[in-house]
Amino acid sequence: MAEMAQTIVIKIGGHATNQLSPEFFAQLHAWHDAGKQILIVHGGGPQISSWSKKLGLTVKKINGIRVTDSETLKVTQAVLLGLVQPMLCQKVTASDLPALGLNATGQPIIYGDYLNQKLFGEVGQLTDINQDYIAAALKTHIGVMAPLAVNPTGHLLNVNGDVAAAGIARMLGAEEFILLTDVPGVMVKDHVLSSLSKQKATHMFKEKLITAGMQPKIQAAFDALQNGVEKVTITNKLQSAGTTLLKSQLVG
Ligand SMILES: Nc1ncnc2c1ncn2[C@@H]1O[C@H](COP(=O)(O)OP(=O)(O)O)[C@@H](O)[C@H]1O
Ligand SMILES: CC(=O)N[C@@H](CCC(=O)OP(=O)(O)O)C(=O)O
Repeated sequence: MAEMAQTIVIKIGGHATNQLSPEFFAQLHAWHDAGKQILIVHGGGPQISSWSKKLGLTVKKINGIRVTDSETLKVTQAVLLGLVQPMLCQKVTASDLPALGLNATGQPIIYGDYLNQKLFGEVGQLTDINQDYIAAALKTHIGVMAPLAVNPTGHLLNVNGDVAAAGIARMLGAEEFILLTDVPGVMVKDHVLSSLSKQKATHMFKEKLITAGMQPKIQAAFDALQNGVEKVTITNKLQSAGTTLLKSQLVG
């Protein structure tokens, strides 16, 4: 793993991309001014679902992962690279920061392989990233990346944004990984958990207290922690503590 010091990876979910506050951009500026490298990995799940429905396609997810047939893959590509990514790049640029859209259509950036083609169709799991390309981009820009991977035969695969971002955070040796979503953290009823141990998460999974899109998020968080990332935050605002998951709290 080529360590890139001082890198912050922020995954922004599809709902959150539409709700970015002035405080969000102020925090990006503060990190940028402090010399941190910033990579945004964006989702767009609600937008993909909405466009799929408009086009008469069936929307199906299993454990928070979209079942992606070849038509849904086209919609995913069009929505992520045609709508969500340009909109985010424009917002970052409008806040006076240098944004660079990173996607799998030119130089491969994320490499993947089928997760389980029979079950999920055109869905990938991350196998590698183009370290040199990303490192060069982050030296000068805030990277804005879509979770689309390329497989060894050059075929595009849809990767869950949380899973992709966690793998990228791990491979970049990021110091911090933030999952910006539409809820203030991991919740039990109306209460936000300030921290979450592996044991507690296992219990919550068993009791079905973690469902839908929160499942890949928590799995992604632990994947990152188990592989070198020190701190993961799940929140809906960068200025709120949300739920913090620490490497030191992996056990217990
Ligand atoms: N225990 C939980 N705490 C918070 N959210 C949960 C929990 N279990 C399931 N969820 C659901 O997970 C959703 C967040 O995942 P998702 O919709 O995929 O967001 P994103 O687009 O940001 O990835 C929440 O809106 C909520 O409906
Ligand atoms: C395979 C898979 O599930 N891919 C996701 C990619 C986008 C995403 O993760 O968007 P959110 O972060 O908004 O959920 C999807 O198609 O919805």
